[in-house]
Amino acid sequence: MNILTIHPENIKAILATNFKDYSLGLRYKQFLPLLGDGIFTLSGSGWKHSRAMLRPQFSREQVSQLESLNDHVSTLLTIFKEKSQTGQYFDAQKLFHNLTLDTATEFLFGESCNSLNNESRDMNPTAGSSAPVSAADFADSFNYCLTVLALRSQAGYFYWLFSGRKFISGVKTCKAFVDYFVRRALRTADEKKEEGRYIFIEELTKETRDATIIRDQSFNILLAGRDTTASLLSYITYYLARDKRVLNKLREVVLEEFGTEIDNLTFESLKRCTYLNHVINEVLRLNPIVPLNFRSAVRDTILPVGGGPDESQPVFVEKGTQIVYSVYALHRNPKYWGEDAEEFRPERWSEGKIHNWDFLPFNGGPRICLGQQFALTETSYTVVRVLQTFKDINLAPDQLNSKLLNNSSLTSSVANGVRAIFTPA
Ligand code: HEM
Repeated sequence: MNILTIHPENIKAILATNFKDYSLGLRYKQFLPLLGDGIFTLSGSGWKHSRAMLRPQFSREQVSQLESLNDHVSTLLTIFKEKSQTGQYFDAQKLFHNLTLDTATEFLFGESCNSLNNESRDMNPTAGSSAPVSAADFADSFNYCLTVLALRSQAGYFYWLFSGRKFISGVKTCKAFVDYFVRRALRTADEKKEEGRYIFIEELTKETRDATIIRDQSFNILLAGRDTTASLLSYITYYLARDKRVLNKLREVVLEEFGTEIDNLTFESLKRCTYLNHVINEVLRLNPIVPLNFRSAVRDTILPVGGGPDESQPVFVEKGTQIVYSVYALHRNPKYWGEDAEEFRPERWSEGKIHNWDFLPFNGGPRICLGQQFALTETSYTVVRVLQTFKDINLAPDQLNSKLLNNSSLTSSVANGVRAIFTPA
């Protein structure tokens, strides 16, 4: 049986107050071929262990190092400029995916795959007779595999119907790509490392030398780090291109607070930039990157509201029931967001209303997103640099004149990309 809810009290119960009454249900089996055992698929002690191991990666000290972002974002801006000069609309979303793959591989694996510079570099050069795997191959296979995982997730118990040769071969390509970093980490496991820098994959080699365990754990984090932030950057670009009032206001704020240099850009100064944070929140509200989520009851329990004639009484939840909660619907509910809930209006965030369990782009409770600060820092930094460099963003006319279409796989993204031209300042 399924229960669908968008009530903040119920979501709070599932994710926090009654956390122990729920598991990820069938997710483990549905995602197993691609993700194996990792933070996204495990529950119980396996999940706790994965989370504890990952936490130091996201300490404030690690997340606030912006130097490594600098080079990758500079490369992105150069490509934006060159492509815009041709006068042809190009897909910025695809390039944001390259950016986040480059920054995530550097942050988590200690070496960037630099796909913005060279998408066809062989990332599998020491794998003997197996075929070369480039970042471009990885991206294609990964995108396909995620679509299949989303179908497996929606199919419930019938997840096994969605597999096939292309999926199996895609999984192989994805694993070969991550194996490059695993082999590198194992090769250098006994060497002395740079003090003060925590690299996830290197820490894993201190716990185990089992390549499959290291690969699965690493792959789970790569899944978290690439698509989510790339989608957020794409939605922000889309909304700014469509709403020149907000674009111009944000650009003014950026130039006033940061000028045109990068020296003033720090973790703290980005956090202090209120209007920038409001724009990001508003985009995450209208287009949460994980729009739909599920939990499964591991024992008989209750949801606090939804029962009785006026729906204010608790609801009995039998063990085995799947609870589906739609963050997308919650974020657009006029009860919490007012009659203009469907409108893009960043100013609503300065009206003093407190939002807790009615705003959940990063989930909540013990399984709240570990990468939230990293993602928000990367997003803010990139948006500021884009606005320092370009004074306008124009969408391709067909995209400008039609409604926003979402591509929903495990995460949501702008369907058909964000086709735009950027005008240099
Ligand atoms: C805009 C960007 C991001 C958004 C909107 C986002 C959102 C989320 C959401 C909704 C979840 C909960 C998934 C679930 O339990 O079903 C989650 C979990 C997680 N996220 Fe993020 N995320 C983002 C970026 C990142 C980044 C960049 C990383 C790491 C590099 C990351 C690491 C994680 C991890 C490790 C978890 C699993 C936490 C756990 O189960 O204990 N996220 N994220």
